[in-house]
Amino acid sequence: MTAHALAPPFSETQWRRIHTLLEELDDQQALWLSGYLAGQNTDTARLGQKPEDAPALLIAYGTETDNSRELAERFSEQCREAGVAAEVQDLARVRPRQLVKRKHLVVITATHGDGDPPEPALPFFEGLADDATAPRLKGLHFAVLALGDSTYEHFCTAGRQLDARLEALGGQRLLERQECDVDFEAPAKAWLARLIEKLPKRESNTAPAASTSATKRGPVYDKRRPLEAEILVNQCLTAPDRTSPIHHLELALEAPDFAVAPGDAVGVLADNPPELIAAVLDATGLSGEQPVTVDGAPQPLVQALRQHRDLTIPGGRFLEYWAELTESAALREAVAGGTRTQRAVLKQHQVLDLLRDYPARPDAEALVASLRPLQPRLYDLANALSAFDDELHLTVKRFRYPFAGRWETGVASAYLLDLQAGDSVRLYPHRNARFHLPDDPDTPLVLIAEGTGIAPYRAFLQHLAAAGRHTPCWLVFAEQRFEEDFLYQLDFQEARDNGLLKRVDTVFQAEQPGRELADPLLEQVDRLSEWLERGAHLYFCGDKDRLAEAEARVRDAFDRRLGAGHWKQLSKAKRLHRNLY
Ligand SMILES: Cc1cc2nc3c(=O)[nH]c(=O)nc-3n(C[C@H](O)[C@H](O)[C@H](O)COP(=O)(O)O)c2cc1C
Repeated sequence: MTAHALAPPFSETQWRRIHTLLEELDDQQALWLSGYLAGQNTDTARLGQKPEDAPALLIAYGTETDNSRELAERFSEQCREAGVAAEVQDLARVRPRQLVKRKHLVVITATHGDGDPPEPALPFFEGLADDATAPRLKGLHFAVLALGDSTYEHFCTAGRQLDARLEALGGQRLLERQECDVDFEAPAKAWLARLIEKLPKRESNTAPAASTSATKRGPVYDKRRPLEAEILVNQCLTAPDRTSPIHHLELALEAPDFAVAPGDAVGVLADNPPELIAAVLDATGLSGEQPVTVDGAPQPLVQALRQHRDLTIPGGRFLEYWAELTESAALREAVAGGTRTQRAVLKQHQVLDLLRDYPARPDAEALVASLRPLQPRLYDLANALSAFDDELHLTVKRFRYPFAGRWETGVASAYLLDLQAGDSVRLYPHRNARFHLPDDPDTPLVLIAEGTGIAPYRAFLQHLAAAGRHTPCWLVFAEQRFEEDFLYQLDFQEARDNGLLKRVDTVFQAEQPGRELADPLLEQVDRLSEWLERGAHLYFCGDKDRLAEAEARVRDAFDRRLGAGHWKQLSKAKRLHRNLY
């Protein structure tokens, strides 16, 4: 296969590497790669496009779990049909200064963390917030669609902040901001339909330009069109009597167009547990056979409860519905009191608690309409398709959380852990663009993980070994006990034997009380500095709080040694990669 003769927008080294790779690929691999790039990267369609050709409307999205991206892409398609020239971009790739050239901007952004912007979009938000660098946006007409979840205290904060900031910088609002809860489809659709009327159409005698969103074709699999994959293996990796055991799952992959790279994840569409569905039917006196409709699709109530509705977190709409139906003074008071009092009730009650504490006989359709949609859950892939192209491997820990004085189990982890060989699971690929391997195969990697955070590193090492790379890697891993909890120990031993893993440092906290994940790195600051001087990239994966703490300790030690601001420089140079949950 040869590359065609467009003037390439790459450095000579990059272009040479691309050539080398293309020559290595067989037809199937080349086809896969072209589909992958087309499906994933909106910027690829604009290769060779000069800035002055940029269409008037920029539809920019900030996302972690793809809802905003999907809305942005569907909106771009609508714009094309309506004769509005539009381009879609991930905010992760937009620099605030680029907005100066734009006349029209539509931002669709989620809020994540604890009221934070989506992690990939953070540099954009920070750049815009900084008075020293933010551009004046006098000529810009903008509108913001904010996605969020009203059970979080900081509802839609990222969208709100962005909306206010664009105005403060001189932009003019095309339409009032729309805030959407987890059932965002209908309000988003209505708002976008109003917005499109306010956007400039092309002259009627000019030919409708093709949409510049390269994702027009759309990914082959997504949360609306998941792949059904069969479970081949479901094996406990830790002591089975641990409160939160960790399993290794292998799934059959019979879809060559399932586009995932090392560092990517899959979104799993889990079913609610049968006993919870039975308890909901029992408490409401409804029959699972009763017909209902979900997003226009008719189905029996039991299917809607199993696959489509969140039976754990009630949400404001359900609370309102239940207060009306039961005529309960306490619930009505909570609803009337606004978000704060509602949140106080939701902190103490899951759906089943409300059904039992305030019994009533609901209408099946109304019940389904009031419950929140069941959200997919992301799991990092633990294998590289370049090493095993017909399997997907997942590392799943039983998730338990305290709730109103008792312990609850996470729906998706319980579902996955209970699956048997021969069962099937619905899933779709999820790209973690900021958690991929660096382009240069010689770049050293420091891989820091706690628990299941080790999964993507297994994928990295498999990929590097399959590609015959000699990338120096250093693994730092924390778990409970050496004998039982050294996840994938044999794989990492193999990577040690084949020379990829230069160092392995472990912390087994049940056996080394007080020792933390960051300690091996702090004890080897010289070595770490040396790796960083050689251009190492650092990866952090696992529990958000523990990894954030580990990073803070390493950052402080590093800045103390080299001077304040060095860690920030690493981040700016995109040498810090975080995958926290
Ligand atoms: C880990 C996590 C944290 C979240 N934090 C917030 C939050 O603080 N405020 C909020 O309004 N929504 C929050 N959300 C909800 C998301 O904004 C919402 O699910 C949105 O539809 C996701 O859009 P995306 O798929 O484009 O990322 C959070 C979701 C997740 C998974």
